[in-house]
Amino acid sequence: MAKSEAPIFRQLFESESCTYTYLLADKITKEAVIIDPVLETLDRDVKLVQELGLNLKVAVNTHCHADHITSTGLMKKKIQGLKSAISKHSGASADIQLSEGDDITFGKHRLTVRETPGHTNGCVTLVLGDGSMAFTGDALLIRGCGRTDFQQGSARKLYHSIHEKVFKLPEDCFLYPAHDYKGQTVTTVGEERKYNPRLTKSLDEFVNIMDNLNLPKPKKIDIAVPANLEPHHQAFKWERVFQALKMPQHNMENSRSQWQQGLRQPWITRVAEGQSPASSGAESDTESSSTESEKSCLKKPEVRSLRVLPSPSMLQHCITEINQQKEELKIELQLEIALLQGELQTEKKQLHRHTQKLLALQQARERVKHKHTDRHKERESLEEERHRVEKLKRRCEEQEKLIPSQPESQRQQLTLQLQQQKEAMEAAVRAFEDWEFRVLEQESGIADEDEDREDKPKEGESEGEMEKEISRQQHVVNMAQERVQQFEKQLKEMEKEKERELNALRKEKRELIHATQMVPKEKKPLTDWSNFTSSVPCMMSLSPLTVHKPPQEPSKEAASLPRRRSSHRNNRLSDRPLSVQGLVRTLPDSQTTEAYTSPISSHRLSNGHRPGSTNGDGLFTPCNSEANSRAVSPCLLDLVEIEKRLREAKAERERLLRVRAERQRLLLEERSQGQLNSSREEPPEPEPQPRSEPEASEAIQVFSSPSSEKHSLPLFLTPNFDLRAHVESLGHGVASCMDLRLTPRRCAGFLTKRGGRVKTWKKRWFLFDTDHKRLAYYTDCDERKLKGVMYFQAIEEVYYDHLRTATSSPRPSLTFCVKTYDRLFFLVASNAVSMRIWMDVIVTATDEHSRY
Ligand SMILES: N[C@@H](CCC(=O)N[C@@H](CSS)C(=O)NCC(=O)O)C(=O)O
Repeated sequence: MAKSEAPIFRQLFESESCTYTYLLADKITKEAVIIDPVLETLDRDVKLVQELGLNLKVAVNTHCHADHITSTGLMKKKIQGLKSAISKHSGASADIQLSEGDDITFGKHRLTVRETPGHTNGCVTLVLGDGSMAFTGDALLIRGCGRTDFQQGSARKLYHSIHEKVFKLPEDCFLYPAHDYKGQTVTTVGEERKYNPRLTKSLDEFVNIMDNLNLPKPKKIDIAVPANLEPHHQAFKWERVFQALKMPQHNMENSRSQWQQGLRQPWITRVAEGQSPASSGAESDTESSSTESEKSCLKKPEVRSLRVLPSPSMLQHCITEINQQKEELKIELQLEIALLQGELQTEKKQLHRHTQKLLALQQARERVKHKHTDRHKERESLEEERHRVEKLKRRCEEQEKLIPSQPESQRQQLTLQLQQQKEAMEAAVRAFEDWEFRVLEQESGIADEDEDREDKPKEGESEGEMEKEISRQQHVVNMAQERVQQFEKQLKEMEKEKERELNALRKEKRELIHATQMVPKEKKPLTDWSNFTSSVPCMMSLSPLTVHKPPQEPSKEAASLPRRRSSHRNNRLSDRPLSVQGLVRTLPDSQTTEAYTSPISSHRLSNGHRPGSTNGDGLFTPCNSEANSRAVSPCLLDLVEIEKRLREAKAERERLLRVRAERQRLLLEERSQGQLNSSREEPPEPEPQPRSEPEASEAIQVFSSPSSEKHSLPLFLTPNFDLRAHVESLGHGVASCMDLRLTPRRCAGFLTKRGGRVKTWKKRWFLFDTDHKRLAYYTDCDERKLKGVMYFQAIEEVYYDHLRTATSSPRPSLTFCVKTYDRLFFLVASNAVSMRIWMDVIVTATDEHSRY
């Protein structure tokens, strides 16, 4: 490319992590792209963009970094219209998810994506359109390469990536890495092909080198990876991250919508279209509400929740997943611990400040006291001196009066003496006046000094007021002390929780290893695994809920969760447009419906407790259903594919549920319209016919079945439903319950909720809203900051936590559970009356009431 045609190019360096950030821009249009920007140098980079007058379009990360936090999330808040981009294989959220062959265009230039996994799964190399330069991220470093010992690293993959995707570029193509630890800045393909000490070796030698690097883990890995997975999450606790990293805070003010849009922009062109865009969603919830798909690093491998006959390879698969999950859990909890430590530090600093202020006030009080006594003493001495001077004056006067009456011979002598006495007296007077002046000056000077003191008693402030101020400050100090203690306690609990959860995973792993060892010993054919499954009933049936529970919990959960729902669901299999339909539609033609619907429906719809469910060809059976147990070679089942289909089915189910609710609403409206009409003695309207959209057909079939509808229609959908009247009719003393605001359409009040990922308890303002058909929760009663929602369609049941499954609940006796189809919420009311009301309110959103 001719010089004039080359883009603007800057190589920037962040010295703590030795990271290179690159800025490229079109000289004419000023459209620009930034590669791998770092949090620590955010201000510098934004300033440069501004100074160069660039229109920064895309901030791209070559992968999810482990050694530093990307600044893309915060940069988006500072530069309007900026979109973030990262490989779709990275697991991280971004506006644009990149795939092989995608082009990021800026002006007449473009960067083409080459997937170069190996350091991580989601590593890409970005090649400038004319092949003159490439940005290799951590795949290829100068005379080195990225390590492969974490984040799904694979030496083999890396070797192939570099040989096939980087070394095939032109010899003179400049290569710009994401790091250099020796002060080098650039290399070329030719140089690296010749001199790279690792990549000039054979594959096996390379793998051996990589396996023996023994590098220490990056220092910030525990904070960086979770932060980089969700770099623009509005609720990401940046302040706490800054505290943890001891960095100044950046301005966090901005709307939440930017990162959620996730729309493909015109300057990104995709080679293979049809990919889903980046993460999007109407409402996000860091506490992972049922509306948010769990894409965090704590995502539970769904395959583990399948009730399948375990084969050794599947057990091995589970063990691998447990290992991975353990790592991820550790990272997440360590991050939370680091953040808590940051908060604790801040609180301690606050406490220190408040204590200092209290001390200053107390010292001021002492000073005032001392000053009063000193001044008093000095005044006394001054008065004594005044008396002495006056005495001298009087003596002189008396002497002067006496002289004329003295004999002539003595008068001269006496006059001389008087003269001397007068001089002494005058000197004493002057000295006294000076002293008095000094004292007065000093007093006024003290007053001036006091004026400047923050802690001085205010004008006219009495000692009593000062005492009050001190006791107020003492109270502030006590409160701060309490907060510090609370944080310390929370931190301890978090440490314990981490231990507990890791122990649970360890135990699970031990059991799986034990189970794996049992197989060859017993020499049982796979078809006989029914005995094994019944002896270890929970091993392959770990629901996402059980995974993160302390060891004793799975059994509790098993006792409480499927309870009513399992049988209930059986009855309702036909009345919900559930995943089966969605799944079948997406199956390849070659796979039979039966083979797929059985296992997945038994997992999804009946939580594995579906007695007597047919297993089709016996691919999967519930582990407690001995009679139905059949094994099949796991090679028939591509678990990853099943996971993918489950996710698709889940999305489909959500969509259909929404369609169903909308239909039900329309139906009801039409019904009430019909009733109105019939009351006017008009002929009854015919039952509304389903619309013709194909995607809604299942939903229509379901809810138009008169019998199922009659029994399963949630109460809030009944015509003229009055929530308050309903609750009152159940005998609750609504009027005397001051914790709730209950109207005919809404119920609102504070509840304490357990977090989804990190199990901390937080007070939230809950709003049960029949108009919007959702139970939403906000940070506060001003309902401005939405934290999450449970759509009514998703709510399955509400029950008291009588088994005390919510460990560490602040009030176990006031804890109840709301079960949505994919999550269990633990909520704590402030008193028993409001808890009962809340439960009765929420249950109106479900079809549960029909069973009571
Ligand atoms: N000391 C640094 C981390 C250094 C490190 O591990 N670098 C990575 C790239 S960043 S994850 C790497 O792949 N190095 C390869 C090598 O051969 O050095 C820190 O603590 O952050």
